[in-house]
Amino acid sequence: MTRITSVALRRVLDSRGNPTVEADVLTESGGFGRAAAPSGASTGEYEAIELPPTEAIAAARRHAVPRLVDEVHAGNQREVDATLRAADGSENFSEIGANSAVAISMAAAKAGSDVLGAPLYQHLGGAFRGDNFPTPLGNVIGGGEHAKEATNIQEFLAAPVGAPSVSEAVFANAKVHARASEILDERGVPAAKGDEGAWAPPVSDAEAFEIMGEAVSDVEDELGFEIGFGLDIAASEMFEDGVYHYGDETKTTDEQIDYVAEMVDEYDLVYVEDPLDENDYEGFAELTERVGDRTLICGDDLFVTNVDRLQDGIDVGAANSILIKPNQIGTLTDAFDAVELASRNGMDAVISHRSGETEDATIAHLAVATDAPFIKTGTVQGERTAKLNELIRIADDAV
Ligand SMILES: O=C(O)[C@@H](CO)OP(=O)(O)O
Ligand SMILES: [Mg+2]
Repeated sequence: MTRITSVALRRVLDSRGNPTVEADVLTESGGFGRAAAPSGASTGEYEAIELPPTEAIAAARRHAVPRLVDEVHAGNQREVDATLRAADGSENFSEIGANSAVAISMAAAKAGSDVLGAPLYQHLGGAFRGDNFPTPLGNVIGGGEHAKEATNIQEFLAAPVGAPSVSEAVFANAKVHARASEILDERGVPAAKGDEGAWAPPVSDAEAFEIMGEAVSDVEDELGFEIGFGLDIAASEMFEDGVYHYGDETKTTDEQIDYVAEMVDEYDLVYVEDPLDENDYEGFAELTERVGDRTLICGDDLFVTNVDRLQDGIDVGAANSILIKPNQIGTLTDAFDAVELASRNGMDAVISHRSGETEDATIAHLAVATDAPFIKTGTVQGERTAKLNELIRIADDAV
């Protein structure tokens, strides 16, 4: 029933206006799945390779499509993804591109779920998936690689941990985003938006902490449930010549660890992603030892959704959570393997979008399927609301 009968690939636009790969998968009983690859700006050094879309499409048509069509079942995700790996033949999808691979992998999952008549989160999560819903981490203020002339820290993320439902959490983040805009106005600070729709004001990180703290506590008072906040420091992007660069100032590794630990305590941060460089397992371990009992220390560029890098981290106690981005590794199977390894070792897996996105909402299903505590997928803008609105629909459907 789910035997693949065709795989079509094309270039479509992403949210930055760049081309990306979209895949359509059809099965013999008429099942259909469509998915598109996202794309990062602050990419980790160890991510799978994203090829220029035209090249990725040509290579996938040559090597992967003939092995999939009439041979593989879309309902068998491991078979689909093993075929993509075999067709590519490299460690990091440098032959067909992780962009082609992830688009086909996700489109096949959707085609499989279409035939089986189960929603995607149910198809991927199975009958024994948990019944929790992820708290959306909403990007409210940011800079780094996502906006020029803004904060050094890449993302200040609202985290409505006390929200009674997904839908209330989603709307709470939108309110924090709106409140932050009012506070910026009151302070006379003009603010454009960065790639993910967060405000990108020309303020210091210290001022951004203040604004975020105020916005979060105002909305918390209004709505009556707990809203915390967190960060994606994306520290690899700041790390050069052995120190962290904050504009003209620098911090040594020890100073960076002290700074992050202080901020965790001062602002009760619930989540800190990539506080140190992607090669600094030791620094991650030291920070996790210091504050890991009260916040999530999450590895994004550190782990790149890769089980080998995650195992290295587990061995030394670096981080207590991992960010999962399917396109960092190339297939849904690889992403699920990383989630499983994390959870066997008592770590949380947080599902994430990329700064370059499309209307594809697969990650909303992935977060529910894997029982993730958080999903990071922005706050406003169509390519972000596509995931948030899908989450609301899933919550409606699942009750
Ligand atoms: O660093 C990150 O976590 C992501 C998403 O917010 O950014 P990018 O996709 O640019 O790597
Ligand atoms: Mg990150």
